[in-house]
Amino acid sequence: MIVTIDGVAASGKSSVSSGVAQALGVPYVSSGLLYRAATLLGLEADLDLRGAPGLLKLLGTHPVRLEPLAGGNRVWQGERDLTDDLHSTRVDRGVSVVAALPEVREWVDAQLRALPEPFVAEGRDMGTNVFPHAPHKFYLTASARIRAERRARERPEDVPAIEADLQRRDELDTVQSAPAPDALVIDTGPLDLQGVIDTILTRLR
Ligand SMILES: Nc1ncnc2c1ncn2[C@@H]1O[C@H](COP(=O)(O)OP(=O)(O)O)[C@@H](O)[C@H]1O
Ligand SMILES: Nc1ccn([C@@H]2O[C@H](COP(=O)(O)OP(=O)(O)O)[C@@H](O)[C@H]2O)c(=O)n1
Repeated sequence: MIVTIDGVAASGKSSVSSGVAQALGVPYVSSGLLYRAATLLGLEADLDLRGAPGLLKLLGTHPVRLEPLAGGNRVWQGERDLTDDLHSTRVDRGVSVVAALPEVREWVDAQLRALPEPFVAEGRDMGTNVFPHAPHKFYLTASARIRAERRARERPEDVPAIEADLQRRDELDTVQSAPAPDALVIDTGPLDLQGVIDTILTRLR
């Protein structure tokens, strides 16, 4: 059984997915971390992030592995744990360019589809493209200001700068971010984290 939780940047996908997954006793899968890992490695290798061949060669010679756990996902490249380096402002700013490359999307999708069920999968296109047959789909939204205020607790920049970056990323991610027609859309603005998790669990039960 697969539950998909998609949504715009900083709408609560990973926190909510983690809470839902823990309540269900299954792992959750954060697809965005794979896009972030490809971006980080491209930046570190000084590659042009718009160039798929260079990135794919790098990912082929230095394979990246997602470790899905209920409490939090980790991403490995060999023995190196990349996880703590994936949420920098530098990666935030480059990731949508990398995620627009069809070859990189195929690389991510193949890894996700190889994972053993059951799990909760979160990202942008889990319910539309990657797992269209999932029986339970959710889509999280909130205003850019609310999302920026939440993310400001995790980043050094101020709220207006974060809000501008989120809006820019929303725009670049538009193509892959449409909600599945059969997803329940949840405006998380008026809800706290537990409120969103409970809304989803109620629907699942
Ligand atoms: N409903 C909510 N109310 C308050 N804070 C929230 C809510 N959902 C998420 N958050 C907080 O917002 C931040 C971004 O959430 P996160 O799960 O990282 O979002 P995403 O995975 O969509 O980027 C985190 O600090 C998280 O704790
Ligand atoms: N399924 C997905 C997941 C992420 N992404 C891309 O990866 C980026 C980072 O995703 P994320 O979920 O880690 O980002 P946040 O929403 O947590 O800020 C997004 O801005 C998209 O460009 C995507 O295209 N498709």
